[in-house]
Amino acid sequence: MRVIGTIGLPGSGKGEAAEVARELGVPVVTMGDVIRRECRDRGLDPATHHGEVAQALREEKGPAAVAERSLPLIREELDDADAVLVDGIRSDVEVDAFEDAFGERFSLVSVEAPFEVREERLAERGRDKSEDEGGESLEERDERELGFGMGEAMERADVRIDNTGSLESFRRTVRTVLESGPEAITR
Ligand SMILES: Nc1ncnc2c1ncn2[C@@H]1O[C@H](COP(=O)(O)OP(=O)(O)OP(=O)(O)O)[C@@H](O)[C@H]1O
Repeated sequence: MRVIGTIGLPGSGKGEAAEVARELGVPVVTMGDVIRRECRDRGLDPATHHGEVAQALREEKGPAAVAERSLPLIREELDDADAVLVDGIRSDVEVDAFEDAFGERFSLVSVEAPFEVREERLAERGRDKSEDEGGESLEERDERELGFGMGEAMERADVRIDNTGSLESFRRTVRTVLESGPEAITR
């Protein structure tokens, strides 16, 4: 049994990694699912209250609140699956929560690509899906994420995947990590 967490700045490729997991039948638990569940528990619509509830949760229950609430969802998946991918880790406090819960069975994979590459891919994704990035620039998003402690968390990764090459080679590397464990690729 293993729990693989992904971490990375916006546009680095976490969504693609989650997609590869789903294709392999590896369940994906996203921090977004936790927040959506919390919105419903509070009788609020996730579509309009997502950001506010995420912030309220952290303020009320501490910085690891979202990670802690994802634990039962992960354990539920582990009843039927050998591996689970956790998408959306944001801080070193959250990494602590997963390490406390799963010990050696948890590993952290950092997905990395330079700013310009991420900027170009996000612009492309926006065009494809007519998606609005909320009016926030990539610099601002990076700063916000790093403000949560993402830089410190990324430094603790067991493995780094450099996503500057082709999408196919990135997907291949992710498949290897999911099928054989992060130790299967060199650091
Ligand atoms: N190696 C690659 N080559 C080309 N396109 C890529 C590559 N990796 C990812 N992409 C594309 O770049 C865009 C951003 O990737 P993705 O959505 O996986 O990032 P993310 O880390 O989930 O970002 P966010 O945190 O903003 O959701 C997507 O459209 C994805 O298909």
